[in-house]
Amino acid sequence: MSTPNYSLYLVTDQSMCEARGRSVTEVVSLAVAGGVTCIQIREKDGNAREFLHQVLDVCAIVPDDVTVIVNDRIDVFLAARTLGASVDGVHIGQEDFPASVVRQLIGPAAIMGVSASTPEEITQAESDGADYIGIGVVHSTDTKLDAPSPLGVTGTSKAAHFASIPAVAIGGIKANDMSALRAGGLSGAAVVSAICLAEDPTAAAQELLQEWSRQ
Ligand SMILES: Cc1ncc(COP(=O)(O)OP(=O)(O)O)c(N)n1
Ligand SMILES: Cc1nc(C(=O)O)sc1CCOP(=O)(O)O
Ligand SMILES: [Mg+2]
Repeated sequence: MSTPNYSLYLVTDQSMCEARGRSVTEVVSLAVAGGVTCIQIREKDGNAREFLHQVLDVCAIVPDDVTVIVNDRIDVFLAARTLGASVDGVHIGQEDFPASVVRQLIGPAAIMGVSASTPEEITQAESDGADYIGIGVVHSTDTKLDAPSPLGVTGTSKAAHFASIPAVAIGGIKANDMSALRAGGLSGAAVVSAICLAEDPTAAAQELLQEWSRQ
């Protein structure tokens, strides 16, 4: 596993991909061509076996220098690893299994991302062994029904400064937020609809990355 780069972090959504007539794997492939550096497979509806196959399919087409993370499902991560997939870690939130338990289940080398937006959550995530935190939402979003209140770019950057591990922003992020998030101390920006719903996921990823790199 190469050192993770969270700069442009795609979180997948099968129904959005299908709304554009594509599979998750097709969108991942197009987004990787546009420069996505990290991919989280997030599937709230399918069964465990479908989710496992989605993870295996994505791992099979993603280059080694792109990090692959499984949302929520520790069992799916462990099953994919057992089958030899090059899956790198998991992302869990405040209502998922406790991070300290997840760290023991996945071992010391796997990546563990934890959603944490308050100083208390960030301190706890770090002491539980998180490798990075996800902070959100930056802007309101229709993608996550139970999303918390928006922090804005300024609030997100403030929260990121509490962290001594990399912080990834999420929620309603578009290309015009990227440069301010980077300047605000974020290590990356995670997007769902900006790529999964894009007419051209490669061009969308390229634009997001270009804005991230803008001085
Ligand atoms: C990078 C990143 N940050 C935050 C989240 C949200 O995780 P969680 O709070 O567990 O919510 P669900 O995604 O499980 O609905 C994330 N997935 N990725
Ligand atoms: C999966 C997820 N988690 C969030 C959080 O704040 O924890 S917001 C979110 C969805 C982000 O989707 P979009 O880029 O389409 O707004
Ligand atoms: Mg979760």
